[in-house]
Amino acid sequence: MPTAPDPTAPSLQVSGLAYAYPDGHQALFGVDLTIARGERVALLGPNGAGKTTLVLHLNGILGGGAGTVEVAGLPVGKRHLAEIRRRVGIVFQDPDDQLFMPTVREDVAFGPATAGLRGAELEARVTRALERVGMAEFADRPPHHLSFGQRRRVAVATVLAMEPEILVLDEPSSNLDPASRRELADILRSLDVTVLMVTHDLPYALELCPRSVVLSGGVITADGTTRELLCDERLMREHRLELPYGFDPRSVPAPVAGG
Ligand SMILES: Nc1ncnc2c1ncn2[C@@H]1O[C@H](COP(=O)(O)OP(=O)(O)OP(=O)(O)O)[C@@H](O)[C@H]1O
Repeated sequence: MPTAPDPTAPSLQVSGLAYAYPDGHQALFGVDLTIARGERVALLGPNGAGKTTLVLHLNGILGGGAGTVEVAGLPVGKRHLAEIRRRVGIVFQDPDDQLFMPTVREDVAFGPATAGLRGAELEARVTRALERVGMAEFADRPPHHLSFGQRRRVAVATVLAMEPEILVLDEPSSNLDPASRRELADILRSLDVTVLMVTHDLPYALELCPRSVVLSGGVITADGTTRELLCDERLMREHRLELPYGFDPRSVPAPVAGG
């Protein structure tokens, strides 16, 4: 039986998370991070900062270090792994890592069907997820016949079909042309779900996420409004964060939660 999420608990609560890989390399040194329900947060930081290591702890792919991770009140660990994987929807950078069925519809149905959904309920779930990403008309197409941007949207739909507590996106804007990039931003803004987005695309973080967190050397070194952080020249320099030439973060309207 799935455990009901605790509506009073934050979507994500990471406390004192430390982790060393089996070869002894310490990647995280006591990370604390709380994300409230409905927030959109960007996770920023230079290469090798520990962002992927942190994300892989959110649904229990990695574990065994110190500290705790809770998703809507449920501790991430072996005991609740199936429920945790339903609650934490990770959209990987390469959509081909998550699309493997003959049609888009079957790919989106795979997760909920594995969780036991059947018949009209399953169909409705798939249709709703595809509509939310504007891909309903592609339901019967093979995923490998779609463009990269379309495949990324389907990958988002496969995760939304699980009705996750938190949507985690790894570099969602990578390899998208400007129109697809904007369309995906519109889709993400329209979703009524907590979002954690790992990105090196700082303008995209500013456009989408009211809040950003900087992870550097396995610790969180800054946590504030995205605009505030991107305007902090010293912080940016110290953590190898660079805005595109000529980009002024003050020129973009600050994003607001839920819009
Ligand atoms: N399987 C592994 N075994 C040992 N060390 C690893 C392993 N995977 C990652 N690391 C190391 O852990 C540190 C954090 O890596 P991680 O991939 O989490 O960084 P990241 O912030 O996601 O980087 P990027 O922006 O380049 O994707 C790095 O020093 C990396 O070399």
